[in-house]
Amino acid sequence: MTLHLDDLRVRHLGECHHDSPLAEMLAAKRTSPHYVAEGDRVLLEDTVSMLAEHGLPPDRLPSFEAAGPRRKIYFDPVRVTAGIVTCGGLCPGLNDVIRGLVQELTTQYGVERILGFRNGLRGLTAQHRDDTIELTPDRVRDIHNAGGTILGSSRGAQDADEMVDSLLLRGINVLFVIGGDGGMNAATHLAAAIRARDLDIAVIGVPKTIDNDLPYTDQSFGFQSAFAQAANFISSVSIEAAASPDGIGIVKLMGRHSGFIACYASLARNAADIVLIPEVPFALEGDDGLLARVEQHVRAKGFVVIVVAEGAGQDLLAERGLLEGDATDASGNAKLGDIGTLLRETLTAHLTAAGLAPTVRYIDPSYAIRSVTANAYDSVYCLRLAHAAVHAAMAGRTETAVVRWRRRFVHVPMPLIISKRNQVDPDGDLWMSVLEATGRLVGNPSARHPLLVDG
Ligand SMILES: Nc1ncnc2c1ncn2[C@@H]1O[C@H](COP(=O)(O)OP(=O)(O)O)[C@@H](O)[C@H]1O
Ligand SMILES: O=P(O)(O)OC[C@H]1O[C@](O)(COP(=O)(O)O)[C@@H](O)[C@@H]1O
Ligand SMILES: [Mg+2]
Repeated sequence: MTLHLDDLRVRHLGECHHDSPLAEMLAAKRTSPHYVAEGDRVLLEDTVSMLAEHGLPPDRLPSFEAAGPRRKIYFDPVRVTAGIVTCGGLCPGLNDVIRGLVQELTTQYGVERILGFRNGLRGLTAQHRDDTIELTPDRVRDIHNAGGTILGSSRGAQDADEMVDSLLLRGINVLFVIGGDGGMNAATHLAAAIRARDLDIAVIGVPKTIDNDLPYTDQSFGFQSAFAQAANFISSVSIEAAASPDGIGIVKLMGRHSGFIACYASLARNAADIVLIPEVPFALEGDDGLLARVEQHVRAKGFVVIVVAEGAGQDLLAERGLLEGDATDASGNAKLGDIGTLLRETLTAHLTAAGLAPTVRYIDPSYAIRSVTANAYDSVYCLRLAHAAVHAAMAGRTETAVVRWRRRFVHVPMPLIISKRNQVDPDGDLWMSVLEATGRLVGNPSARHPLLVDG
């Protein structure tokens, strides 16, 4: 899909008439290599060939509005009541974002009332809307020292109009939704319901996902902390596998439809022999199949380390009747079959039948990779996203997500951020790095699984 400048424009609640408390500091600011001034824009694409293809003057090229403080703002800060909600699966840095929002709203803008809705969007239903947490700088001072979210989170559907009623009843003017694709979808519906009732409430999204499956953001916050933790399990399993005769080490990592965690964690340790992700199908049987390749590896090297994303090989589970049909969770996300156990069982059987005596070490760290605290890099990232989110809200942007795009902080219209899924491109340079690292680059690129082609 080719995007045009108009597709990238964000919605405003109206004209900005109030002086920002930051106006004086901003007065002399101009665009530089390190700052994008208010009114300037950040290009969607970044190669000469992609830009040339448009044949447009620079100011007509597809570009995002720069995030950051404005000299004039829409809301009078003393009249603002802000709401914060965290939704979906946990992600390192959620508490950092909450803390950053509260600190920025209070110290820079003087907002006096901030409410945290509990347990995700469930907290915005009629039944739970009164059970909020008053968020103050004191309350959030130390929350970044713990993983998870002090507000709680949940999956499951809510009615958009009922949530709008909650915002009205609690006097919320700006709502910050920290969520993944589901949360951004819900926030988009919520913003549409607000618009349909012509209400003056801003909805700002802060995209969250350890899977890194949201588009138009370089990498989502918490992703780095999660894959760093995942990498530790790869080290453990490779030590175990290397110390066992005919050792097989398998680590299954989260990643429902996108294999970014598996790729990055594997590259971080450079110890994996085989990486399996949802985006690249593979066969078990046959000369190029996984079983044969693992056997070759074990015979040649003595052990093998396999990193598998939980969403990989779902077709193989379906063929074997090991999937629950079209099962979904409360939010409508696909319920996955257990590829790790299938690998463990089929590899054990195959290698035993081939006369080897495999020792299989299988680790499924599951929630252990996403419940950790944010590392220092992610903490900085979360804080800066929080700053951008507060500036966007105070300037009356709505139905807008704040993201980092090509290292700049920008505003992305929410409908765009839910328009597609970010996945590892089998033709992209990340997957090429994985193939290089696992020594599988040479071969027939059209093979069903390039990892399993002779290299
Ligand atoms: N398509 C959708 N429309 C409206 N709400 C949605 C949609 N998808 C998910 N939601 C809601 O958003 C919340 C978070 O979604 P979920 O998929 O669980 O997590 P995440 O935000 O991490 O992707 C849930 O309460 C869910 O019901
Ligand atoms: O928390 P649950 O419902 O067990 O879900 C686990 C899923 O959550 C994730 O960690 C992230 O999913 P979301 O970004 O949709 O929250 C996936 O990697 C994993 O499949
Ligand atoms: Mg999701």
